[in-house]
Amino acid sequence: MSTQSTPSLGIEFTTIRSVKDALTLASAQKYDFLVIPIIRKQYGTDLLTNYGSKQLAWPAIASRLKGVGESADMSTALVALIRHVVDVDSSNVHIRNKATKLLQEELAAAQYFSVARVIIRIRNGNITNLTRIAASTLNTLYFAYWFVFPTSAQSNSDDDDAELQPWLWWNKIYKLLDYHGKVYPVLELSADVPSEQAQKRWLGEPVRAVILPTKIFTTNAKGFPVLSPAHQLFIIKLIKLKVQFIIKGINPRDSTLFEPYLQYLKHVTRQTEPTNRVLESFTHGYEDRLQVPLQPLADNLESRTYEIFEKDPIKYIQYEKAIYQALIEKYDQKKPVTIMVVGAGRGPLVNRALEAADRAKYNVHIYAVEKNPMAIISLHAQKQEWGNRVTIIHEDMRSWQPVCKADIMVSELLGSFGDNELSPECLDGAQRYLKDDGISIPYSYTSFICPIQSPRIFSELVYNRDANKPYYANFETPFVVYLHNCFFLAETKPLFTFTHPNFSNPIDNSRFGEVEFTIPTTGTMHGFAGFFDAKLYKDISISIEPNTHSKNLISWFPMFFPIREPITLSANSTIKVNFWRCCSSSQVWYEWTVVEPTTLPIHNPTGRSFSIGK
Ligand SMILES: C[S@@+](CC[C@H](N)C(=O)[O-])C[C@H]1O[C@@H](n2cnc3c(N)ncnc32)[C@H](O)[C@@H]1O
Repeated sequence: MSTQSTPSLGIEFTTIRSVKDALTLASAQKYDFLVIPIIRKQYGTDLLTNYGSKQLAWPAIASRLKGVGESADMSTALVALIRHVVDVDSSNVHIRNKATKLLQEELAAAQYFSVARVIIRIRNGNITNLTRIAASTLNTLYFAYWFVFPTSAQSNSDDDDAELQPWLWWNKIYKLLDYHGKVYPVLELSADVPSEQAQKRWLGEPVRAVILPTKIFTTNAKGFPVLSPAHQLFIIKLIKLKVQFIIKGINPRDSTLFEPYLQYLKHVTRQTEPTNRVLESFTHGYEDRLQVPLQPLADNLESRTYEIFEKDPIKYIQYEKAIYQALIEKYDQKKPVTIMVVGAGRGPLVNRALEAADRAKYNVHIYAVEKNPMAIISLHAQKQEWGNRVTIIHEDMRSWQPVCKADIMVSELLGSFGDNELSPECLDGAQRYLKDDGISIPYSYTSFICPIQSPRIFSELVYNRDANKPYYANFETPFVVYLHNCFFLAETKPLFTFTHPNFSNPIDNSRFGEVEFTIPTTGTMHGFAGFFDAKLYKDISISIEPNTHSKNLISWFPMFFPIREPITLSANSTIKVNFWRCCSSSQVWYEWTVVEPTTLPIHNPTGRSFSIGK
């Protein structure tokens, strides 16, 4: 069982002579890394005169950093605070050019001393030159960029705007750097805790570290530094994103000051221990990891995949409840009832149907229909236990010709988006042998969508491309993903519903839906989260839709439908989305696009990047 380990902790010093001594001090005090400027002073404020033809004072830098590049440990323990930042975006061409040269030298010095990370403080949105310089180094210099933002800009505007501004600066930098994987935001907290919305927006970003100035701590009754309860709650959420912490403002000459902050963060980390261990054991390590959806119809599942399904603590309970309730409400206890479990896998639903029948004291005969030849072996292994009450059928449910009809047809052919594992197509093919008054469990399922901000996933899509596929392929593929580092931009809305049995003639499983969302607060959309809610019998259901999520249902992670271009949406704007479910004789696929507030290309036309085989 995983537990949250204490976050990596750093310390920021601006006035220290020997970096090596400071590193030794930080490490002796059990701090993992040190944030320190490579150069001691920035060139003066009277820039034109002071910059002159100056270069960095290399001999001074070399003596200050003496011994620093010696070991790999030392480089990872050092974060270089970059000084020459503001003037690279000056409107004065001379200042801009000189500042650019100094910044480039400072970055070169960081590279020379093999630091793994550089920190750049951002104080306004005038940052395109700065970002261009960073862009030009991303593929040649090794270090990662940590851009530091205040949680509230110093401005005369209203609070909402002051909180939004720093995020807008970050949003601009990240877009300009094309969501590069070596670029992260770092938050510097102040005495004011960000509003709920601002916190959520930042929690949707790949925040790497949080700077805690000592001045925002208060002292508790025992004399130790603590943060306000509101700060603490925000920090607990950030720890779940695995951020690192940096304490800023400790006097390096007083070694008694170091330990209390470390103890405080350990204490807060203990409060982030997962409360739901079941959920944690299924999700740990899957956070924001993209998985290609299963296609159990076209491919045969492996035994260990069934094994994972079968560990679900709630799914089978709900099915058993539904079968039990259907038996006692609809059928005569004196007459035998025929139940067909179509897509039986290794047999867990067969077992649940038997248990429901035993509890209700009904005489049932069960047909276990499965097309996967290996799962059939597992079914036969249980035959002795089941006896004559179960008949095993190795057939595709769509083409099987049974000798009798079913009273109850039980199936679980659902994907994260409900219909995406082709439950509609399979059940339409099987309903021939459902009695006219027979029932299907489930009898209905609906997919849901929600626009989300998920830059970390977007970055994965940009940089983890299959070189043999066209550039757009990743952005036209729905993925299964345990969403973690993301921000839901609106309420989820229903999209497509399927009901069974389906007596329409002809049956048409293609669908079109236009859905409109109002975005309460500014954010950038990178795609849609997808969910399902399935009704098994009457109001007995299984759902992964956030508003109705069945507690501890862990078999399905959400779906993610990317978009090709991120769209920054301002508060109260409207977004209009079109989604299609398309069907041919051999495939089913989704197409989607955004039509408001901007128009995107139709994603995945003709299923060119992703389709599901029938
Ligand atoms: C998601 S698994 C569920 C297995 C099992 N019922 C459970 O709940 O653990 C779906 C099963 O349906 C089977 N299946 C899918 N389409 C089928 C078809 N057309 N005919 C027969 N079996 C099918 C798959 O091989 C797989 O074993």
